Amino acid sequence: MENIVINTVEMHTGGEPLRIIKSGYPEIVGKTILDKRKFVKDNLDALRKFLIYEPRGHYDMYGAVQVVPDIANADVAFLFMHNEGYSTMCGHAIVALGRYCVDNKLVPYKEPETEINIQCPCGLVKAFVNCANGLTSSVRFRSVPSFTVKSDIEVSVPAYGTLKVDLAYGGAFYAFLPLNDVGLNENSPIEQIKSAASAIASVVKGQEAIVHPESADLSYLYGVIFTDDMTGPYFNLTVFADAQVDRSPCGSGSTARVALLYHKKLIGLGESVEIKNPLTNSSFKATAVEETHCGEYRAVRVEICGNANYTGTATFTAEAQDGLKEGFLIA
Ligand SMILES: O=C([O-])C1=[NH+]CCC1
Repeated sequence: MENIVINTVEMHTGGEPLRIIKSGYPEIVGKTILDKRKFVKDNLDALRKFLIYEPRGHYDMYGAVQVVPDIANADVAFLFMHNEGYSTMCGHAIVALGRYCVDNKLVPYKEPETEINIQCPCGLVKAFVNCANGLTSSVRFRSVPSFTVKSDIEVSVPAYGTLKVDLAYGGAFYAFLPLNDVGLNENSPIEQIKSAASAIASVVKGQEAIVHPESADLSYLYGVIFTDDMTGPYFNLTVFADAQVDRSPCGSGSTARVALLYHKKLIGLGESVEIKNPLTNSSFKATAVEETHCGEYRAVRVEICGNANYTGTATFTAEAQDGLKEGFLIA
């Protein structure tokens, strides 16, 4: 660890951080991006902790590292990391990476929009970066086919009673339910919101088979999204990984939310909704674009549009005598 020098570019999307590794990471090998995701998990996880954990990061830090794409029509590829491991999709990261890739000339700059095909563990995501006068601004992306697995699933959660959740996929699987169904609201202490999410996630994981038609590596519940009363104004309060709280409306969660709204006929093709995060008031515009399929699921292609900003750059190192050089987390 002590010979590590990692340079990063720091951004945020709607308040959710993204630590983009610009240089200093060892080579990440693997035939496919899911193999690469397994490689970093098995061989380089100390570096995830070094960057995500304190004192360099914090409990809710999020990161991305570039890898070589393994599909022909991808311009770039990224792995995503958080306080528990490596995710399959991250929409807030795509919004930030869209600007990062254009600004760092990973793709040719083109006005009024630069298109970037970004390979993620869940598949290919097509991003469009708003470009004018040599500058980048908002980013919209079209995610992988998204679908509702099941709605109105009855779960019995200790301390919260019998609840109903909806299960949907937007590059990652989420369980959705109104925040006030657990007797909380957006002003409740965040620890109470996190505790409720963890209790619900534990029951859903034990009760429901989470299976993606394409890969076992995608088949797991990534988080719980607390919502408005489902009729709008729409908000997502996402608790994911190890009780990490998304400060943005959650791009993959908003994608899954639109799949759910489409399934419930609360939104039609071509229609958009604004989805906010009630803690930061940041928002994404989410649009149901076209119907598609994923395995046996009727799916929808969703477009998310948002804004990311740079917050700085960093060079992270460790000294041999530092007893905490590998990082730590205080929850
Ligand atoms: O935007 C996104 O999809 C996410 N942000 C953090 C967890 C997933």
